[in-house]
Amino acid sequence: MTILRARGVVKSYGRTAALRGVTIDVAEGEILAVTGPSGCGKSTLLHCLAGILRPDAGEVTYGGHRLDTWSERMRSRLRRTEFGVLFQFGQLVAELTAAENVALPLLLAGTGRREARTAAEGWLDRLGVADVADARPGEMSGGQQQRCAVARALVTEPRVLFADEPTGALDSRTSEALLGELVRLAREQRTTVLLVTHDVQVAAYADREVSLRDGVVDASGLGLTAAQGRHGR
Ligand SMILES: Nc1ncnc2c1ncn2[C@@H]1O[C@H](COP(=O)(O)OP(=O)(O)OP(=O)(O)O)[C@@H](O)[C@H]1O
Repeated sequence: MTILRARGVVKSYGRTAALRGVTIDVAEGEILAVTGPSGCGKSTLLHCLAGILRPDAGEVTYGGHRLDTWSERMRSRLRRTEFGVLFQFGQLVAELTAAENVALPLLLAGTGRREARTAAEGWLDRLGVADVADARPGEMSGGQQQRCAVARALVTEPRVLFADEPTGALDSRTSEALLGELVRLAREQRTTVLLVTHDVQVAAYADREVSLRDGVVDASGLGLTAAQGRHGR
């Protein structure tokens, strides 16, 4: 079943055309890599699909609903309740501890303090970083910070996780370990994952790969091999 769909999505920033008519379907539960060279529009597509940006033309549907016509208030509510987001730099709140950071999305969604704290500790444990629960981001390694960011993105058990170069700031060994965990947890929960990356090693963790070039889907077949690697279903 298709959970997310972009149809002829166009988006420009002033005179820069970032997306020039992108059509893709994302199936429920799939891990889809969006790849392509720097500046081809990957992040812009992710932002349009996540309801962060509104396309200039075309349609974005989530579960059959036209997301692009919703108000910012409704889209932001959807992001809080159904979506998880993960960026290259975890964007943890510097003043909060790891456990407080992970609990934050639950508190915003109205979960009680104690329950949120317990869930946060559980997720830190699943990501192998329970020992830094009371540390602040400045006291953690880059890998630990990104594991906390993954815990924070998954704590609400989102239906879709949007990950933009999630391991871009990590060395290759740390990155492999983290991606392995991320994919395992996503599969366990049947979370759909949209993984934006320019790195073929990262794309190899996906079930399928869609390549962009100059704001359109690259139909040349280039880059279609990486996702057929050993990490697929
Ligand atoms: N906020 C912005 N204002 C102006 N131009 C932008 C903005 N964001 C992106 N662009 C431009 O839109 C185009 C697509 O950018 P986008 O970030 O979507 O590409 P990308 O494939 O994710 O790149 P990268 O891999 O380098 O992150 C680029 O030409 C970029 O310079």
